[in-house]
Amino acid sequence: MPRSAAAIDDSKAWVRKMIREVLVGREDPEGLFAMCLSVLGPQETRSQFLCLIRPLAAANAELHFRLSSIYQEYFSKFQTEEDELELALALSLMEIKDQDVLSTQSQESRFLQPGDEGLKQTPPENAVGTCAAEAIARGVPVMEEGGVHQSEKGNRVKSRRRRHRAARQQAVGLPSSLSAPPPVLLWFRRDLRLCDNPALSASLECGAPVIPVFIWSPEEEEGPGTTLATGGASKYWLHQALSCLCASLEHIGSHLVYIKAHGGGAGVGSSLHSLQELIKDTGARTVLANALYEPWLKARDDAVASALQKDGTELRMFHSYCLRDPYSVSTEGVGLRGIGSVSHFMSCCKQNPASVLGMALDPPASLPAAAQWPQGVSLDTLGLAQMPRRKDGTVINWAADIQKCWDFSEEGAQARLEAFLQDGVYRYHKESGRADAPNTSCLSPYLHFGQLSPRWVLQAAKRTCCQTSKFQRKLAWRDLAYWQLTLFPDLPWESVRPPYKALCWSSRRDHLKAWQRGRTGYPLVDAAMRQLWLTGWMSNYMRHVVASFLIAYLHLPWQQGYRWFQDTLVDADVAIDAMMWQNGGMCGLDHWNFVMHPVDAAMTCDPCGTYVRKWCPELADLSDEFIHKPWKCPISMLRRSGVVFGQTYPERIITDLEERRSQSLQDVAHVRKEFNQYVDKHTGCDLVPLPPRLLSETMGLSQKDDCVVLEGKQFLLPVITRMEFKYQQENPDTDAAANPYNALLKGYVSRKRDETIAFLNERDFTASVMYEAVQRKERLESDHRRMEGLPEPPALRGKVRRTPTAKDKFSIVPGGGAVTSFE
Ligand SMILES: Cc1cc2nc3c(=O)[nH]c(=O)nc-3n(C[C@H](O)[C@H](O)[C@H](O)COP(=O)(O)OP(=O)(O)OC[C@H]3O[C@@H](n4cnc5c(N)ncnc54)[C@H](O)[C@@H]3O)c2cc1C
Repeated sequence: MPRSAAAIDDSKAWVRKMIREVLVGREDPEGLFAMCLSVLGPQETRSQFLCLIRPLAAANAELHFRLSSIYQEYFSKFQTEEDELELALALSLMEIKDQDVLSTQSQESRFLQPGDEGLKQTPPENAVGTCAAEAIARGVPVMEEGGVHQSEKGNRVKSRRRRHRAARQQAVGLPSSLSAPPPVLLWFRRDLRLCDNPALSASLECGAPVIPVFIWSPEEEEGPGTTLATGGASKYWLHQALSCLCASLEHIGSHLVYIKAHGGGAGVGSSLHSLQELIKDTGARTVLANALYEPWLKARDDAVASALQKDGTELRMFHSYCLRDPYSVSTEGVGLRGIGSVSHFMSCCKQNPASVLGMALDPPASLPAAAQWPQGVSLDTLGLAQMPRRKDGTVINWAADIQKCWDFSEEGAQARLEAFLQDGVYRYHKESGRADAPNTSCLSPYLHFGQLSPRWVLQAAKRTCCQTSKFQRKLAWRDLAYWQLTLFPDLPWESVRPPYKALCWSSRRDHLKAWQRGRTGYPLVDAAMRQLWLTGWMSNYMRHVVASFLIAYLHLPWQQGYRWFQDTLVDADVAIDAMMWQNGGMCGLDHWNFVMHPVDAAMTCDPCGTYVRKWCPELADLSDEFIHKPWKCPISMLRRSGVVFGQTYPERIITDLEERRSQSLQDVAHVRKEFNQYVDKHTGCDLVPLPPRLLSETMGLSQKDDCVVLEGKQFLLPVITRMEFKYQQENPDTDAAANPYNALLKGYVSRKRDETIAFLNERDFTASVMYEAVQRKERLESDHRRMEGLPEPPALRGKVRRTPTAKDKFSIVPGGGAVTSFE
């Protein structure tokens, strides 16, 4: 019975849907053709199939070719002479249409067509301008107006004719000399985005189908020491980000293949093995990826590149994870003085510029899909977001709040950036330390997983009309961390300054647990640790507060803090986390010249207690005066606020803050004395063994750079050292409070100033408010300078000084004197 026009339309719509399934790899071309036959019937298929697949000629020529071949092969079996004529007619009609498509396409695109060796490809509309810019940057001949060289256009038409001739030959049983180009593998790692992705853009220029893959190999991520590279929260983020990336790829006609690495020997999954299998399955000859800079991942990638090269496959790496490739940073012309500070790093980058940053790349509008997709596993099989189960079988969804707080997609990242640049950035310069207001960008997890490129963020920040230099400097901090990791590959587990390995750390597990769970009895610390646990994030200022508390007051080793952060932060980043914890733990290249007080720090970041009330709701009814120090609150008031220590809110786990700070200082003085070969006799600065990567540079510089110290055969590098430590070593019995270089940051209100304000309040309200405002501004500026590593303004006479005058012997900076040689 003849079918109605509506039924035929429905069937055609269904076939189009199936074509999309083939494009994303969920159906294969043979399956599609078989389904067409059964849905449309042989006659309808014969007359309609070529029309239905015609749009593919432009979008995915290889798949189009494949489907045409299947069609020809099938109907050639039933050919009469008349049929053959009809087929020839259908093919030549198709050729004419294809040439039309080609001529339009040549106006739009200068990409290779799959199947046309050496020619340009499918038209990702947005990528056109970008690729032209890239071509200019790389010295590729620029295309004529209209996008295609005439000779190329001619070649393309010829090539297309060749292909159709081959198809006809195939249809009448003659051998075909034409083979489709092998696909390229696009190896996604921490670059889970479509925007400004150099490897992705380069894959489009290969003129072949692209197979995006993600290989999960946790052992390789981990490296040689205890890095905890992918803790629970970041694995959860990764799971969500991969799912979002896969959806974005499907939107542009592609798909993400998940592979769980295996076959590396001794039960260790290896990316190389997985790639080799993928290459065998797909016939790919090129693998493209964006570089990672952890030394062990770079070594892995180098090994993969040479092994693949032996098999005739090229691994091409692109730079985009940092603004500056850390392996290209040189200290030449700057020297080593001040190494570890962001200012020194920026001087090195300025003095030795690398390749031009270039403009950010637009996302592609489409990605040529493979005709056949390799076998992957489901995202769940990677086991990134597995939740533990209780004995009764119910799931413990510890990530429920993380899920509520974040949008894990690339669009979410872009939206967050936009929102920050329209609002928070205006307060960032002065008020980024506030914990109670969204004044920072919250972009760290997106930058970590490469859902935003730093170049994209930097260029967006530069376009805003307000002052963004402080924010831009943060991106330099990020690069600095990666540079330090390349210099000291054991940064995540080994103290950089040798004497500090011998510090006498506490082993109180109950203290560690209380800190981790946000149950120390110090509301500011507890609020931050609970925010971390629930949302996977806390602000930079709060990270300093909790790190100071762990190290200077609980005397717990910095590695414990690093590991907890790695497990709980959604932005856990081996390089940044290790650099910051080493600095906080007093043993990094640039140890902090400040210690945060667990109560007074609140005056800057949470003056009204809003932050503490949010994360410690059991304290919400306390007045502003006591919210940060409930132990000072009168019992009657505590009762009214429903606070019972040890029941509703924990007792303080330590109470002798001053004593503990003094003890910490004395410990440092002790190890510096014991290992005095690592203390420069002239400057009093700590000495650090020169990392091998800097040694060769220094050998070249040694004639001019008086910074390096030679001890026996070991080269030692003087590094920035807290003046408080230098003084303490010469005066070992001094209390922390009596040390003239006391590094404690008290927030903006000290006890003395409380009294002054109270006194002035009685006399003159206006004066007190003005006084308070001026003092607050001074304090904030000074705090900022310290945290940013900027020099302090000259100190006033008669006050406690942390920055000495030129006459002060502790003012001698690393490398300030002559070369010292220890025999
Ligand atoms: C003890 C400690 C541990 C830390 N661990 C991490 C970590 O594992 N991962 C991480 O991304 N950051 C870490 N930081 C740095 C910083 O706290 C976070 O990058 C920042 O809080 C993220 O919030 P944001 O995106 O709003 O930052 P913004 O202030 O808006 O800064 C923008 C971006 O600059 C980078 N950045 C900011 N501060 C630093 C810094 N000090 N060092 C290097 N890069 C920086 C981040 O990529 C950040 O997203 C740590 C800081 C401390 C004190």
